[in-house]
Amino acid sequence: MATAAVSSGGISDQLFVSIKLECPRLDELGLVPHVFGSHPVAGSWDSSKALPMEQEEAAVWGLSCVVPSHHETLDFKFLLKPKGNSSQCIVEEGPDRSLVCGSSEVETRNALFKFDDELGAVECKVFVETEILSPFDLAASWKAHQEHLQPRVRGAHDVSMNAESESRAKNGFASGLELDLEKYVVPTPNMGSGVVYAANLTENPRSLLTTGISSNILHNSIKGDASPNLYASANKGADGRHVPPQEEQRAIFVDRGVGSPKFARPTNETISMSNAKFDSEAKDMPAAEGAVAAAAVADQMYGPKEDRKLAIVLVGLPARGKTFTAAKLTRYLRWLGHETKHFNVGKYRRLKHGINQTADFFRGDNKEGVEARNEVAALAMEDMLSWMQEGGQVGIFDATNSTRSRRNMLMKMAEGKCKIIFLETICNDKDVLERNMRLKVQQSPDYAEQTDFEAGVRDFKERLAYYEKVYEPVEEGSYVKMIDMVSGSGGQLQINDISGYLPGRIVFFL
Ligand SMILES: Nc1ncnc2c1ncn2[C@@H]1O[C@H](COP(=O)(O)OP(=O)(O)O)[C@@H](O)[C@H]1O
Ligand SMILES: O=P(O)(O)OC[C@H]1O[C@@](CO)(OP(=O)(O)O)[C@@H](O)[C@@H]1O
Repeated sequence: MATAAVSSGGISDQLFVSIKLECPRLDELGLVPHVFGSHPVAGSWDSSKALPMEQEEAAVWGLSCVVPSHHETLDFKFLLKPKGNSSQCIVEEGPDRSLVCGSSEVETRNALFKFDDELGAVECKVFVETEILSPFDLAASWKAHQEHLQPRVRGAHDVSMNAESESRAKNGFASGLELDLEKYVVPTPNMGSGVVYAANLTENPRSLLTTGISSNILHNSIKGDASPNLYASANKGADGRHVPPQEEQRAIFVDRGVGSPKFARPTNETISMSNAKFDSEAKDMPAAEGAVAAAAVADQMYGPKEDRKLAIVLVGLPARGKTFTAAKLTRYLRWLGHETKHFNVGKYRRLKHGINQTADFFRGDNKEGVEARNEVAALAMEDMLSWMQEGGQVGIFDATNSTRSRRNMLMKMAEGKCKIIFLETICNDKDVLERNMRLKVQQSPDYAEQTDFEAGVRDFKERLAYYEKVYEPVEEGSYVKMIDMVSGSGGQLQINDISGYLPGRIVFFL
């Protein structure tokens, strides 16, 4: 168990806390671990506001957070919720865990969850890493990671800036907190290694999945539930410690390795709303909340409320880098602080229709195939819109969406619910395409059971040819076209009817 004094010095240091839970059974049981606790960011002991941990590996779940050095004692507990059902949960047994101010000591005893049926109990290993960081550690960490060095702050490594802006920021940070978001580099998703297929990391189709565990092992944990171990009382502190009101404290939550910050938004207006800079006069702002602090500014979306929900709808033939781009954009937007999710229609299709569809399934004149594909696309869109209604901000909708009629369907579904921007990826470079196609056959679950690699490539090329026959480039609505961006010949971006703060950032990023 690590212990360190949290000293502030001139610039307020922060405590980076990375919590991991390891248990192979959670995934089997369809359970997602969450953290909830006394801090408002952790839901003020309201289990419905618990923070979901992110699945990092099959059996490992993580959540990272950055708390200012002057944070008060933070008590917390783990709880389990079934996937897609946030109203039920099982809270871990035993006393609260505490993150005490002035110390980075955190309880690492195993987390024990008891069910009241034949499943008995589930025990998870708990790992906690803490590290005191300066405002720049977060930023420098990713840079080190990117250069294949050990990141200084493990788990906070997807924030980076180039050397020029780093030194600029170092000089100006203490007084001005001026970080140039344009200089941040977001890592590319882990693809190409053959280990991770980005589509597999996208949202699980909630409309197609059952929880996988019997409902009687789960409990309703809404306030007032009689079950003693399910709900830690609202104004808690088994030890009587004070639970701070919502406004009292700030913390920055960072989603595991991706570093996506979730902000407990400051209530005072220390952040300039009109540009991506912090008010250098702000006395109230903790001296620095890490490099991610600048992202708080980026979290401001202008315009009418309905415009605050944004759907980025990918368009493009297979093997044009849609999933890759979607994954990268997801990371970027999360890092900026926007609740972002990536919905991959291929994942829905595979779940509903299996992984062994041949090229024939994708023929434009295969009525059943087209209907089946439209059906799963509609399901994914519904899931995305429901998630937005629950508070999600930016949904990235990843499919070929290669015909106008499909896109019309999506636009209709989105009417009055969110704004749509089409993001079309076009690639005409034969060499790039050949490489991409082979990579797809290597990585896509669609070919996982195909033992003859070349036969897989032939099937994929056939699929592609069917798509080409019916493909209609985007000419409607708001769109961004990325043309030959990886061909080495420069590439270009075409933009139509894009306005607003966040769309602007997205275009910049692309
Ligand atoms: N803008 C792009 N144009 C062409 N290929 C790209 C682009 N971006 C990434 N790629 C490459 O395309 C490969 C296939 O990408 P993927 O995202 O699975 O395609 P899609 O989702 O369009 O079927 C990736 O391995 C990546 O290296
Ligand atoms: O229904 P459309 O829009 O074709 O898009 C979804 C399809 O895109 C595909 C096209 O090959 O992409 P993915 O690479 O994401 O798996 C299929 O898996 C998926 O069924």
